[in-house]
Amino acid sequence: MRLLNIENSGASDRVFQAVSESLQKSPFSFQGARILSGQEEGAFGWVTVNYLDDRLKQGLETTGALDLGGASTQISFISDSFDGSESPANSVAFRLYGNDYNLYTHSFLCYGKDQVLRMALAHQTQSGPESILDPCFHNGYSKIKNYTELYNSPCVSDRKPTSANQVFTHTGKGNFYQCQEVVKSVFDVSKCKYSQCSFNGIFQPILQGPFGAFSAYYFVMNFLNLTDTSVPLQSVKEALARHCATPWDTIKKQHPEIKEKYLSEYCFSGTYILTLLTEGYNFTAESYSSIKFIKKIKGSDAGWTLGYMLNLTNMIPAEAPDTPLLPHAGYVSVVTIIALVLFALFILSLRPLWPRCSQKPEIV
Ligand SMILES: O=c1[nH]cnc2c1ncn2[C@@H]1O[C@H](COP(=O)(O)OP(=O)(O)O)[C@@H](O)[C@H]1O
Repeated sequence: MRLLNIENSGASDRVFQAVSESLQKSPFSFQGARILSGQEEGAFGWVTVNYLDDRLKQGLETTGALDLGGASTQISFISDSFDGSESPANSVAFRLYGNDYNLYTHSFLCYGKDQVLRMALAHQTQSGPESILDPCFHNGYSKIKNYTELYNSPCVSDRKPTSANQVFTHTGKGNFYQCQEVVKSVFDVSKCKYSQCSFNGIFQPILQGPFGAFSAYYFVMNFLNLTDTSVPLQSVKEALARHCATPWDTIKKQHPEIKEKYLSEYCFSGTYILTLLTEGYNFTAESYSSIKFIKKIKGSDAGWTLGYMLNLTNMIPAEAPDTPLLPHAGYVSVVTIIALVLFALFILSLRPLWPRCSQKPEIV
């Protein structure tokens, strides 16, 4: 919706009108609909992960949140080296259960996996060719694609080649290492006006884990059987290289139940995920193992929605609830003892009324 609003705000308004009309008719107490900012999306994803892990209530060390969508991607974590002063736009302050948090968060619009695929294809079609041999797609994959459709997004629209071609043939060649080079072209690591950056000149403090990676991070790594981060990063890359090198026909035969669009893109998406983590966010072979690819936590989906709801309904208090001096059983025991003592005192207070023991008359 953030992209649609940039590209065509009239269309975005019409979506909201339709959503509002429909929800007003529902039995819910509809409070309105709006586009979530990237900063909110990142921060609420972090709240969800840490709330479900029970880390906030107990004041434990928090987990960073990595969210990958189709259009944008978010990174949010607490770092001891971050107080918000170097880049206030990346700082969100929370007081939850009596603890203060200064969260670092950034949302990269256009860096969701669908938009990055457009950028990678734009990189390969700059001269407006009739066909491209793409290392990020399997050998044997071939589809005719439309230039207008590919460049119909604010993430690439300014790069549309001024060629006469309407279409190009997108052919796969299945080479992970060459794909990594194509994907690297979407990250600009040449400029940074801060003490340190991730990419595109965006400030990022020293990474501090652990991290939970969800949404498309999970869909893709789960399909590739690569969610186990105790496996060395080098072996993960080798496994992905084998997947990319598998011919398209074989892949289709191995997974007849999976949508062809998803199936054809896992080589690209896996390569993007590893490149984003290492070249973009600066995870190393060591810190890679601090990432956990997750879908659900205690049965609830990881994502921004639960965190947003918890915030909206004030379900996470700013202050810690008063902790009782005694556990519940302790209170029950004390009240029982006091009741018994009061009862005994009451009985004793009635002593003057007790009937005296009658002495038997002496028989003379
Ligand atoms: O089973 C799957 N395999 C691969 N990709 C998937 C699967 N299910 C959803 N996706 C993709 O994951 C991405 C993230 O979806 P989400 O709905 O979180 O995107 P958003 O954050 O852009 O709204 C989208 O590109 C969507 O197409």
